[in-house]
Amino acid sequence: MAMALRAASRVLLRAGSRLGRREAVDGARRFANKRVLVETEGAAGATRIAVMKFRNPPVNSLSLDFLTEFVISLEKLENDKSIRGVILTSDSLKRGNQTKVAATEKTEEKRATRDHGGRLQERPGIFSAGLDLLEMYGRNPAHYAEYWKAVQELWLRLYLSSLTLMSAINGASPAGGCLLAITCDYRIMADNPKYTIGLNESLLGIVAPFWLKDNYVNTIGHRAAERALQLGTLFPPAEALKVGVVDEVVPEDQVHSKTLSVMAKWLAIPDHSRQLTKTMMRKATADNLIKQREADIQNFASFISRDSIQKSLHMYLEKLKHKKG
Ligand SMILES: CCCCCCCCCCCC/C=C/CC(=O)SCCNC(=O)CCNC(=O)[C@H](O)C(C)(C)COP(=O)(O)OP(=O)(O)OC[C@H]1O[C@@H](n2cnc3c(N)ncnc32)[C@H](O)[C@@H]1OP(=O)(O)O
Repeated sequence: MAMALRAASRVLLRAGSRLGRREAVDGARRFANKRVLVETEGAAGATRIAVMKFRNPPVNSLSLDFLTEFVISLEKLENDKSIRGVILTSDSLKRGNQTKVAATEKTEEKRATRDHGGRLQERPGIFSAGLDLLEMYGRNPAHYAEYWKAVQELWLRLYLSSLTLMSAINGASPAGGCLLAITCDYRIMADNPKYTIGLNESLLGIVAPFWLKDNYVNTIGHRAAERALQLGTLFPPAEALKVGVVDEVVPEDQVHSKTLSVMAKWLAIPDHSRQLTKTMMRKATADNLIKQREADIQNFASFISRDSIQKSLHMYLEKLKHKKG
């Protein structure tokens, strides 16, 4: 397993440097590639935590490039012995063909956008819109296989990470967005009813993979997962808290500070005992995928290539495109 992960990571690292994606390195305190910004907090020499900010406009979808850059960044953090905790969150996004409100405007208007008539529109934030639908639609089986391998890799890396992982969910988090969150050890969500979280695959005419289903069952229990998966339920914050998809809901402007304070409590636990406990709880679920990774890739590639599935994805994409009109 460790060897397989190391080999896959070497491939990703080579791909990353070939593409020259690293844009800026500022000592050990901040590094970035195009789609993931990593900032570290804490004094040099002391335990530090890192904040991984997604910035893949328009909706932080998990494109192949994003997945590659994400795994490279996570690997760098895993290899940095001073880092013990990582927070996953979304950087602010500019969306669609709307223009960003000028920075000089009132603070409460900064996160809004203007429509074509120049009216201010409050747009919900986005943690991540999940897997990139354009990676799963209209491509060839070899592409689907490559994409799915990268999705598996991301999930395995996060689910088995020895770091303490927390998600600060500052926006909508459907499907693959929820995947990112539920691999974490703790989830804090902004109290904004416009934000929803859950595995909505069934609404798209597709099916969550068994390992994501297992992760969901481990998080919210079998009966709740069975119902939520069939209905494709996207929970607003209060319901997400009730069912256990998230651990805490806090006012939007407190998500970051609250996550930092919860992280401090987790980091007070000795690493070796916490890590062994985490492995004990998660290994069987991860092993289930590891022992059949190749078969899972083939299943995905043939499932997603089906005419009926491509048709469902086409209809869903059209629905997204026309919902504004
Ligand atoms: C029986 C045998 C079984 C064998 C099983 C084998 C295994 C099979 C496994 C298959 C599993 C596949 C798993 C998939 C998991 C996923 O993650 S699927 C993706 C699910 N995501 C969504 O449903 C989210 C869709 N998006 C939204 O709901 C909204 O966009 C939003 C709430 C995130 C944001 O809304 P808003 O701010 O209003 O922006 P929009 O105008 O909607 O979007 C802007 C722009 O982005 C495009 N877009 C949105 N989401 C995605 C996405 N996920 N991927 C790619 N692109 C996306 C959207 O179309 C708009 O594009 P245009 O500006 O119109 O061009």
